[in-house]
Parts: sequence; C-alpha cells; structure tokens
Amino acid sequence: MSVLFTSISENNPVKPGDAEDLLKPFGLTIDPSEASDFHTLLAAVHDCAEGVAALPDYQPIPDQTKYPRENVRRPGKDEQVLGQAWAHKFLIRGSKEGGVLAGKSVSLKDVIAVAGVPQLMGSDIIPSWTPTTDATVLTRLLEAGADIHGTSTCENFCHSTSSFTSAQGTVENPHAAGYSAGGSTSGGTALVAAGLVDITIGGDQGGSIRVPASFCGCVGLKPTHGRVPFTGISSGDAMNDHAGPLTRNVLDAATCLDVISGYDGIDDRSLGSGKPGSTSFAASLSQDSKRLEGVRIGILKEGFEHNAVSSSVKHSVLTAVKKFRDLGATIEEVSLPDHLHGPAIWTIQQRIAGAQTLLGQNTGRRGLYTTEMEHARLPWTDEGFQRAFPSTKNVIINGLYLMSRFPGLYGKAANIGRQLSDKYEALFEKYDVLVMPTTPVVAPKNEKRGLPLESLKPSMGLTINTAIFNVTGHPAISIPIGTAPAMDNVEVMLPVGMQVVGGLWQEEKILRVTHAWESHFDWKKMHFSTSEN
Ligand SMILES: NC(=O)c1ccccc1
Repeated sequence: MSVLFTSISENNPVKPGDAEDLLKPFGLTIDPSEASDFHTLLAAVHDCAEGVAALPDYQPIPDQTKYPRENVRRPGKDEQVLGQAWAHKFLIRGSKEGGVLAGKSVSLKDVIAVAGVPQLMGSDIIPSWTPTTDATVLTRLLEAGADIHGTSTCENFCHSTSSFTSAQGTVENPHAAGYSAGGSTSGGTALVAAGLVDITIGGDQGGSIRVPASFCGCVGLKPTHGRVPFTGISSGDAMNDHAGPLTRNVLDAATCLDVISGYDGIDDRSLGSGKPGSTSFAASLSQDSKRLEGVRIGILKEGFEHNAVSSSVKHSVLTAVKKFRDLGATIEEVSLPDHLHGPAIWTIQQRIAGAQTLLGQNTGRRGLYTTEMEHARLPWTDEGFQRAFPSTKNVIINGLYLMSRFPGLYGKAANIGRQLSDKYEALFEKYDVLVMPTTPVVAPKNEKRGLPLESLKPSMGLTINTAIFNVTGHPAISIPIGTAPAMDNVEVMLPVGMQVVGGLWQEEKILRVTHAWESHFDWKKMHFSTSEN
C-alpha cells in the first residue's frame, strides 16, 4: 500500500457519499458494508494528490542569456502581413558559431513553446499563459544557427484546415487575397510562400502541414511519427501528433529535418529516431544525380478516385507524376481499396483521443507535459465552450458520444489503423514511394465564422489523402507541381500540391524523388486550365 490511509489530514475535504457520487453517472454503486473503507481510501488519495500538486514542476529551463528573446510583441497593424500571419514577433538569434541553418529566418507555429513568449494556439478562450520552457525543435534550430523571427498564426486549437478560424484573425493566401492559406499551420506557411521567412516549423495531426503547403505552393513535410520529438509542442493527441518543416524547396526541408530529428531523452515517441545529428538527408540530396533510374513510383488509384478530387487537380497531379518517367523512374498504377477507409479511421481516432486531450484526460506517454497550459485552460467553463470554434466543440461532443456509445471502438480503430499501416508497408516493398493529390481541390475562398455547419463546410473533405498517414505514421511530403483555376473563378490561378508518401523511416526516398522533380520542372510555369473543371 503506497498511500498511508491511517493518517488522513485534518482539513481533508472528502465526505462520506463522495465515492458513491463519482460512480453514479456510470450506474455503479458501493455496497454499504464497504462505504466507510472507500471513503477512507478516497480521502487518502486526496492527500496524495495535494502532496504531488505541492511539489515543484520539472521542465527543461532554457538558457535565455545565450539565446535572449528580443522585443517580444503582438504585431501592430503596420507590422502584420497576409491578414494576421504573425502571432507574436520577436527575435532570437541563432548560435554565433553558425551551423547548417545560419542565415535562415524561421517562424514557429504558435503551438511551439518559446519561453517568455505567450502562446495563443489560435484561441482566445485560454487565459494568457507563457511557457517557461523551449520546445526541443527550437533549441535545435538555434544551435544550428537559425534566427527565429516569431510565432505564426495557428488555426483555432489546430482544429481546422481553413485559414479563417483563428481568434487572432484570418490568414490570406499569398497567391490571391481572399483565398485560404490552408491550416492549421496557416500563418507560417503564408510567410514562407511570400518569402518573408525561409522556414516554418508546423504541426500536423490530420494534414495541418501538408494542406497549407498544397494551398500556398510550399514544400511541407510530415516526417515519420516520432522522427521529430514533440517535446514542448501543444498536443492534439499522442498518436497523431507530428512536427515538421515548411519551406520553399526540398533541400531546405531536408536540412531542417536533419537538425530537428532524433531522440531528445524526453519524448518516448521519438525513441526510435536515433541520436540527434545521425541523419544526413541534406547531404545525400546534394550528392544525388537528380535522376531516378531504378526508382519505382506507385500512383495510388484511390487517392485520385475520391469524388471530392476535382478534375483539374487530378489532371495536374497525373501530368506531374508522368514527368517522373522523364527522369528515369518507372511509374505504375496501384490500388489499395482500404485507403478509402482512412478518413473514417482517422475521424474515430481523432475525435476520441482529441476529446481526451481537450478535457485534460490524456495519459500514457512518458514525455514533457505543458503543465502551464493545462492549468490555464482547465477546467472548461461554459463561457469558454461557447466561444470555442465549432470544430473544437465538435471534437468534444463527438468524442464523448463515441466513448459512451461505442465502448472499445478506439481500440478497434487503432487496430484497423495498424492493419492499414501494414498494407501500405506491403506496397512499399514493391514501390519506393506512393503519389496522390495532397488536397482534392485548390484553395477555396476564405469564409467567416457562422453557424457550425457553415463554419466547417470550407474544410470538409480536404484531408481525405492526408489524415490516414497521421494514424499510420508514414512520412509524407507535399510539393507544388503546378497551378489550376480557383473553384469560383477561372481567372485566379492557385497552386496544386502533390503528396509523396514513403515507408516508415524512409524520408530519404520521398526527399530524393521530390528534389529530383523540383530540380527539373518549374511548377510556377505549369498551368492546368481544363475545360471540364
Ligand atoms: N491539426 C490537424 O492536422 C487537423 C487537420 C484537420 C482537422 C483537425 C485537425
């Protein structure tokens, strides 16, 4: 017995009947003969909790003398760009000793802890909180010489692939004002596309790196699950969390991935990632011939067949894929009908685990918990719930429903997700990479928040090809491969993204293939206006 139930504290608030009340919603009762003992045991665990709550927290404290945060501020109107792309502006200069990212300017999605910089996470319902720790990715970027220019706008709680949902305001697509930049890494992707920073570190739980990359004409890389430690990054849930770079070219993404990869001694999800500094993605690209002889590329039929995929996106991605043949690769159509189950499996997984995270019930990992945020945002108040964006409310409502009406379904979804992972892995025995459209359409127009269905409609269906790889953990990159007309206006040409997916831990292959493509073809010159659009 690890709790000394013989010495309950004098001011212990636990009353007889409390244990019974806790069980009531589940239809469970305590036999009267056991009531007194369970009262004592509950009182004992209360004292235990008070004891742990009184201990000092344990978080890595960064060296702010070595890396001071200069001029931290919410940008004024004159400093704001692309709508509201910045969350906070500041400057942290990278290591004076330089490094592979010396001279590169970086923004961090506003879910990545920067000690001393308030984190908004696209919401206005959490009382302001300021991390005391730096995320592992930030420490590594600074050591590699990168300059951090600010945090960039994140969609509301990371819960949307639109770019009008943040409480901080709308982010505009740099290619055409009024159009979505995609989300939830909206602000940073727009900054990269506009040339205002070189790199953004994004977060992706269902497509939040790859969707904005597709809409803004950027390179967006979601690495293998666990490749990059999630330490100090606010979580969607432990299974689908990924962090990775958004850049204007594949080489920068590879260089950044080398910098941020590897186990940090904290996040147990990155235990399989090897030592930091042990990858050489950028070096192998530099030595590469940019030819693809011997490379086998699978065109995933189901990724094109979904009825949400517009004919101009289908046509432009297929045209881009055929160009791999010019580079010496073999291309072949491949079918995996189960790919079409991906969105449903992700939905069950994300709603249940996402609700648990939102309600503060996430458990099961060894890693850093951002306790300051937990204290700032919990418990939920109805006032906060009312102001939450409909997608966040929906995660909570859906998650509670699924947990009460479909007990055990999370486990089944996780098992089927693993089965899907095994089926993709079997395809990667035959093919080096699989290709498909990143998003089924080009950027839609930015809307305004309204009633729930109206607010969610512009993002519906956007993650049909991205979200399943958050469940399976496969590495996936989106690169721009051309432009196609906006859905509402044939005069407006917008970027089209191609997703290239690799086997687990096979980032080298997706980087090689996409690096070769962008070395030979200029996406900005490839326009796909089809009459049947
Ligand atoms: N954070 C995400 O990737 C996300 C994507 C789509 C819907 C909800 C969340």
